Amino acid sequence: MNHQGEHGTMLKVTGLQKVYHGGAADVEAVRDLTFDLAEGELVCLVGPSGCGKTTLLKCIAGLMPPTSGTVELAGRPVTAPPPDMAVVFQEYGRSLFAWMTVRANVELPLKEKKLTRARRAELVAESLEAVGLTAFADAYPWQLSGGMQQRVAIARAIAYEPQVLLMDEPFAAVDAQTRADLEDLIRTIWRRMGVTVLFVTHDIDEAVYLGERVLVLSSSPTVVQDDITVDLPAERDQLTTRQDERFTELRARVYAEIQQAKNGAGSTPAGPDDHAGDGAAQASTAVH
Ligand SMILES: Nc1ncnc2c1ncn2[C@@H]1O[C@H](COP(=O)(O)OP(=O)(O)OP(=O)(O)O)[C@@H](O)[C@H]1O
Repeated sequence: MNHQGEHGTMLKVTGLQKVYHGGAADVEAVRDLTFDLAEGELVCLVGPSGCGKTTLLKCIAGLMPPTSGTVELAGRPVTAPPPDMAVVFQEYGRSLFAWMTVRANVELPLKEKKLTRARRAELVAESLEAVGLTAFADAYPWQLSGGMQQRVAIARAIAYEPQVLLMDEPFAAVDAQTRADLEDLIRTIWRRMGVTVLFVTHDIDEAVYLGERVLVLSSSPTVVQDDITVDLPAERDQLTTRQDERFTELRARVYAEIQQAKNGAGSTPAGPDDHAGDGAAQASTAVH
């Protein structure tokens, strides 16, 4: 975390719009997104299905140019994949090379960096230790469970020592118990490394449990509908945090915002406390 933009801003998205051309009609996936992530923040992004979360992440990661607006990383405009950013995708099965050991998979991106072999080995060992996979360094991905494979993908991202870690629904394909373990792993790594994290999820509980802030996106064409500070203690655990009254309030508020977004109220951002305590949140907390 050597560089930072003005006022400690790590990631700055300004007026981002994305229109897809080429089909029968143009699709305005993202209309006007503006938000900042401070250095070292962990921010979750939720929104209705198809609201443009993946489109936004691709623009942030420099994989696709926005139609208008800008993305800045530590004060520098992003126009191509920045070397200081790592992305963890949902589909761990496709992101690891089956014919390479766990160690080789984690080491691969480090070969682009000018590091000594000894430093590379050190980073690989540290990150495998952080995700609890030291004993599996010489195994192949296909010998591991889905949750373990996703931990390899996380180890690969953190070994790279990124300034910003983007995660696109990384736990959507693992079982509930593994998911809870991986959520705790992300918070532990985040607190230990001080990395800036933008975590996309369709799961409202996960967003509130993990985040220091939750950004709620409207339906497409997308704007930021709400920006909610998660004022829960930094020490979180799956039992007590989820039973905390404040957790329930925040979850209800995010749920109500998403419902409003799905009902097409997206382009008129809601007031800050309009929906706290909405009992509808008890029904379901996944966004579909
Ligand atoms: N290459 C493309 N060409 C045309 N339209 C696209 C393209 N990619 C995405 N879209 C449209 O843009 C909108 C946003 O898609 P995107 O995949 O970014 O949403 P999402 O929030 O990630 O979806 P989900 O929650 O289902 O994963 C959708 O209406 C989608 O159909």
